Amino acid sequence: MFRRYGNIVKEEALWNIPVVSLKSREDIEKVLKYPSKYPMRPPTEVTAHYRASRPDRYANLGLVNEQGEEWHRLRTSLTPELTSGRTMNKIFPELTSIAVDFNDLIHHSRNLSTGVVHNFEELACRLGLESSCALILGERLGFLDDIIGPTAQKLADAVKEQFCASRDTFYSLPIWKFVSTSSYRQFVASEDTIYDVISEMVDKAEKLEEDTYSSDGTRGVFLSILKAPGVDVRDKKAAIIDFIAAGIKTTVVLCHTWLASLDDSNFPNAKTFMPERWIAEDGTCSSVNCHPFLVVPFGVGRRTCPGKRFVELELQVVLAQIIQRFEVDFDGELELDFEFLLAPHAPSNFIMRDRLAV
Ligand code: HEM
Repeated sequence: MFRRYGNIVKEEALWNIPVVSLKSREDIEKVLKYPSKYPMRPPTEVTAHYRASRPDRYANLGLVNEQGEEWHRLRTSLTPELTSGRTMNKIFPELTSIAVDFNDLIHHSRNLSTGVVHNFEELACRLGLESSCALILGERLGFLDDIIGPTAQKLADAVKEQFCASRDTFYSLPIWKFVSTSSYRQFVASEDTIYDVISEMVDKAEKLEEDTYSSDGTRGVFLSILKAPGVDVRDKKAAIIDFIAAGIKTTVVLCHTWLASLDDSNFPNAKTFMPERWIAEDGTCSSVNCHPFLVVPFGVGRRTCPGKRFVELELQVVLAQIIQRFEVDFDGELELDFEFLLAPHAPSNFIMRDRLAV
């Protein structure tokens, strides 16, 4: 498309909605730097459609899908504790123990003679759920146990199904807005399952005395959501659902940062695997050669991912422990697919050999 039409391409999508695609670094930077009080990120249509039909459960579309002043109100009332340094300090010991359990799970899941762990993303997804629930609910739900408990299994299946149903409805004609298709029914069933689990937890917590929870400090994010002043209980439940599901799973302007990052004019030898490009001469992490508006896995600006700080901490803790314990290799070629999100072509098989003590 860019080869044929140049660096800025305008298409008309369904219902004549204009979609502008950008590929040049300068254009992407201009869009991402544009100041906006209420940045707009188009909602996931299926979530917006279903939630609007259930005012008994949802007072609005929720933090991820709302726009304008309503988004701003939810963002300022429900995310400060989640993004604070104090929360990162409190969650650190729990994260360390989650990383130990994740490594044990890798150890048990691999083929004893070859060290191959088939379908590594399934384990990674369980890690994401365990850590997000520990952060948001202040509870370990057991996603990393050899035998997963019924509530955790229900939640894990529902989050996976919700992601697939959101992707399938996104890529199909939106007839599900008029007739209930199988993807739409699958979406509704998974959203309802997640809602029921979270709703029960919130209702139970609201009946308990405050200090029952506040002593150990790990429930800080959960309590801050429960106690958020002037926020409807429906908003609190929806925020918890979004935090848990968002951690695992957009006139529209698409910034093709992936394509721009594969362009030699932005990164020398862009298609070559060169982790050292991110390391400065003094051995520290370097941002000198990194264009800050091309490498944006968590977005930028006011609407940036509120889980960023937590995920960056989690990656350090978990990766450090994996590298201490295993020699990591990959079985085959790592291929990426654009499946709603950029994801490894599943199943990806990692080879995890015990690191020999020196
Ligand atoms: C590897 C992990 C993650 C990645 C790569 C990621 C990436 C992103 C991106 C790109 C956005 C859109 C930002 C924008 O529009 O500028 C976003 C939004 C969001 N993320 Fe994450 N995220 C991750 C994990 C998490 C976790 C663990 C949580 C919850 C604890 C979370 C909660 C959210 C929420 C609630 C939003 C919507 C924010 C808003 O619209 O105000 N994410 N994320």
